[in-house]
Amino acid sequence: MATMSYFRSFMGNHFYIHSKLSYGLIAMIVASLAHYSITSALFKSADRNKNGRKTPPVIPHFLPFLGSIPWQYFWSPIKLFTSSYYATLTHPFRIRLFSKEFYIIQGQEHVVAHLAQTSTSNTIFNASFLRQACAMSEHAVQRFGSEDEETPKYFERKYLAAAPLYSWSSSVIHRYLAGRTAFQLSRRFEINLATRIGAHQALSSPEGVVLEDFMDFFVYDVTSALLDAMCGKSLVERDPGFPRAFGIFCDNLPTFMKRTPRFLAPQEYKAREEVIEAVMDWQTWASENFDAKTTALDEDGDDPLWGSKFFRERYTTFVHDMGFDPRDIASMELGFLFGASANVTANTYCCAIEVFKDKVLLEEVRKEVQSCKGEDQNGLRFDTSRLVQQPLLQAVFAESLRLRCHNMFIRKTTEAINILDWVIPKDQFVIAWSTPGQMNPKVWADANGMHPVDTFWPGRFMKYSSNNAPAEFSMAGKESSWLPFGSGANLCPGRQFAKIHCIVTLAMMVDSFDCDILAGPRHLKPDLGKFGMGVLGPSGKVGARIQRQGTKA
Ligand code: HEM
Repeated sequence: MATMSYFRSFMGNHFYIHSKLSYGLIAMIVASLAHYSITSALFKSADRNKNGRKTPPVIPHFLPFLGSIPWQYFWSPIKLFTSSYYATLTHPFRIRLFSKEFYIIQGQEHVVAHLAQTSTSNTIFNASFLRQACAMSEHAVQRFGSEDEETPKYFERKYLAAAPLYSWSSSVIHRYLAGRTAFQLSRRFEINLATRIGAHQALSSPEGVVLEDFMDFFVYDVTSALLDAMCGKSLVERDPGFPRAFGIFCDNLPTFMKRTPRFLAPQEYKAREEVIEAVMDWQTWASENFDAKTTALDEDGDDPLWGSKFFRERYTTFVHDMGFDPRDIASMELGFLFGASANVTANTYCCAIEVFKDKVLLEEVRKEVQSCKGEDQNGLRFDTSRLVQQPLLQAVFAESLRLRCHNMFIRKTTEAINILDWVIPKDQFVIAWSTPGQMNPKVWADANGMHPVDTFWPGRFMKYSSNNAPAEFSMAGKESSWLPFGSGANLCPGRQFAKIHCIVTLAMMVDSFDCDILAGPRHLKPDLGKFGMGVLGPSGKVGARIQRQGTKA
C-alpha cells in the first residue's frame, strides 16, 4: 500500500512539474511570438509617418530581454549586408542587445547624411585605438579626451564635435596632407621607391626570384620608402627591424582592439613593443640632435633628422610645451603611421596582385604607364600628375577599394540629430558601414551580368563613348555608394596621397617587373577577420615569381 501511494504521489509530482514546465514553455513561445508580431508591426509602420520626423524602429525580435544579435556578422559579414534580411532594409533602425541600443544607418542617402553630421563624435573610437592598439597610457588618453586641455594659440578650433587635443591634432594632420607638403611627400616617396626598386636583388639576376610571400616586397621596399619619405631615414636606419615589426603591428589591429591576451599573441605584442620603442628612440635622438641655429632646413622647413616639420613641431608642442611623456607621443605617432600606411599598403598590394594576375589587364596598364614616362632632373621616372589621371589606373585603384575596403563608421551623438527625416536622440551610438553601398548590384552590376559585384572588374569605373573617343574614368552617380575614405565631416585627409601611392607604385612595378602570382583563389579571398577596419588583404600567403621586365622567355 505504502509503495503504491508513494508511486502515485511521485507520478503526480512528476506530471505536475512537467505540465508546469510545458505551460511555462508554451507561455514563453506565445510571449515571444506576440513580441515578434508587435515589434514587426511597429517596424513596418515606422516608415509610414509622412509628417516628417520619424523614429528609427527597433528591429523585430522574439526575445524581449535578449534583443536581436545578427550572428551572421561574425562569420559572413559581407553576406549579412548583401543577401540577408538586413540587406533589404533601407532606412535607419535600432538593434537592441540586452539593455543597450544601437542605431544602424542603412540606405546610401542616409549613410551620407549621417557622415556629414558635425555634431557626432568619434572620440570613443579614437580613444580605444590609442589605448588598445597603440598602448598609450590611460593618463594620456584621458588628457586627449578632456575638454579642459588648451591647444596652442595659433589653433583655430575645427567645427567638429571633438575634444580640443583631438581636434587640434586632426587639423595639423589635415594641413600636413594638403598642398605643397603633400606634394613634397609624394615626390620623396616616389624617389625613395625608385631607388629601392633599382637596387632590388631580385632584379639583378635575369632569372629573377621566387618570393614565398609577395607581401615582403611591400613591407621591406614600399613601406620603407614611405616611412623614409615621412620620417626621414633615421627611423629605419636606427632600427632596421622596424619595417618587419611594423608590418606585424599593422596586420594585427584586431588582435589589439579585441584585447587578445598576451600569451595568445606573444609575437604580435613583442612587435608592438619594438615599434613604440623605435619611434620613441628616433624622436628622442632627433630632439637631442636638432639645433634650431645650425641644423639645415630645406625651403619648406623640413630637416633630415625629423624628416618633416610636421613631426618636429608636434613633438615640441606635445612633449616640451604640454608635458606629455615621450612614450605616449611615440604611441600617438605610431597611430598616425598606422593610418598613413596600413590601408594604403594593403590596397596597393591587392591592386598589384590583380594586375599581374590578368595578362590582358597588365598590357593595358603598361600602355598607360608607358605614355607617362619621362625623366626629370630629380630622377623621377613619370609625369605623376598625368599618371594619376590615367583612366584604367584610376579604375584599378577605385575598384580594388570598392571590393576590398569595408569600413565601420561608429559615432556618438552629442545632441539630437536629424538624418534626413529620421530623428536620433542625444548620447546614442550610431553605426554605418561602407559595405552595403559598395556591394550593391543595383549600383555596380554590369548590364549583361558578366561581372558580379563580388569580383574585381575595373570596367565598372570606365565610361566608353560611341564615337571612338578614348575611354574615361567615371564615378558619376555612384559617389554615395563608394565610401572607402568615408565622407563628409571626417573624410580621410590622406585620400589624394593614397591614390598617388597606389598608382605610382603600380607604375614602377609594371615598368620594372614581370611577375607571376603563385596562389590560387582560396588564398586570394579577402581576410574577413579585419572586416570593418579598412582594406581586407588576401587571407593566405601569396607567393610570386618576379623577374626584370623583358627578360622572361
Ligand atoms: C587606401 C588608403 C586609405 C583608406 C582606405 C583610408 C580610410 C580612412 C577612413 C575610412 C577614415 C575615417 C573616416 C571617418 O571616420 O569618417 C580615415 C581617416 C584618416 N586617415 Fe585615412 N585612409 C587611407 C589612407 C590614408 C593615408 C595615406 C593617410 C596619411 C598619409 C591617412 C590618414 C588618415 C587620418 C590622419 C585620418 C583621421 C582624420 C581625422 O581625425 O581628422 N589615410 N581614413
